[in-house]
Amino acid sequence: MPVSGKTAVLVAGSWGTAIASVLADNGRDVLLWSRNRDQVREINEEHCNSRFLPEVLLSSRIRATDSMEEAVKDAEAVVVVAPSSAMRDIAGQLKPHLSPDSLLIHATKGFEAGSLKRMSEVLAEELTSYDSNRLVVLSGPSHAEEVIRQCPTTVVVASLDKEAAEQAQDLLINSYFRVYTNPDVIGVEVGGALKNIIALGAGLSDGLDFGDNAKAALLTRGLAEIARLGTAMGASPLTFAGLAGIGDLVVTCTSRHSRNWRAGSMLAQGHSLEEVLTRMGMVVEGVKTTQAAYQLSRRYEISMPITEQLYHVLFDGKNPKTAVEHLMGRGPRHETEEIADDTQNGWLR
Ligand SMILES: NC(=O)c1ccc[n+]([C@@H]2O[C@H](COP(=O)([O-])OP(=O)(O)OC[C@H]3O[C@@H](n4cnc5c(N)ncnc54)[C@H](O)[C@@H]3O)[C@@H](O)[C@H]2O)c1
Ligand SMILES: O=P(O)(O)OC[C@H](O)CO
Repeated sequence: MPVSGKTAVLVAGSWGTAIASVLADNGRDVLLWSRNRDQVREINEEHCNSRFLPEVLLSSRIRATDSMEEAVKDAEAVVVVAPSSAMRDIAGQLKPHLSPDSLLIHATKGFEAGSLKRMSEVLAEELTSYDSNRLVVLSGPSHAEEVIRQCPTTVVVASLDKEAAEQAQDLLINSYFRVYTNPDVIGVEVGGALKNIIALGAGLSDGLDFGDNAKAALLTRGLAEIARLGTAMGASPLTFAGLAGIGDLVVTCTSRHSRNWRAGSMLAQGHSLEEVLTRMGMVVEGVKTTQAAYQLSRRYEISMPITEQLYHVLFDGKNPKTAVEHLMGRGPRHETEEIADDTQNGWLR
């Protein structure tokens, strides 16, 4: 059954506001939840969200509230667009108000620090009376700054439940926002989270003027790392050839809108990590994700050399040039040796 009634979006950051705009353009009345009263007032009275998407006039179909109950009560669809660090807290606030019949979508790209859980795992743990099989993940190459201008964008919605994925597709799809479905929740979440690590590396590489060859190498070998860890965690390798894999990797490593790329290029200019994060003033998921992926690579015994070097640059003060020397000086390898298996033909077998 298509979703026809009220929709709620939590929270009113860049991506949440852009998703609310897509829903409003699709004729839905949207309640956008924010903990910030000034932001709520600005959205309701001036129809803008000046901190995250300046100079954009929002649809009058979008109304904001700082009451979780008001936002979520009787909503047929709830879209959670929180930073990964806030997901558990927000899920806890959502729990008493969420109807088991609502369609629940999350669009967050990251892991929970410490537990290393995927966002759908965190939601499933907190929302115990919600059928976690019906959870939908939204991901893919999509910068808020372009979606809000109605630039042609393609994304993917993943759910174990085909009907839930199709409901989400129907809810969000329009002439500038094309939505594909995919059953691979793990792959879509892992691809969306891990590309941010490589984007930080791409920003560093560009900031140090390492050139286009280096960036192409980072993207390609980065994708190999993403696919290796993702498949070890249970994802389908095909997902990484899609929108949540290579698609998102390309946009985040090349777009001027990418916060992760910008953070990497600021690090290359010599700013400290703390300084970079303060100056950005928006969530840079790649930093915590580098730590999580480094720990996951050890848990699953997966080789992730780019992630490992970036971890040392971010958290141990390693010089990025030395990190590149270590990457380039690794022993000779066959390009696909880590994914070689019995199905492969030829001399590698
Ligand atoms: N910006 C994009 O273009 C984009 C696109 C796709 C996916 N995403 C993903 O969406 C997620 C959110 O990113 P964003 O770009 O919207 O971030 P943002 O920095 O623009 O906004 C984050 C918002 O979350 C709020 N917040 C933080 N902690 C909170 C808490 N504990 N309770 C309530 N509110 C809290 C902040 O006040 C802020 O309004 C990230 O995982 C990001 O990777 C972003
Ligand atoms: O701006 P970034 O680097 O957080 O990336 C945002 C989106 O994930 C791009 O799809």
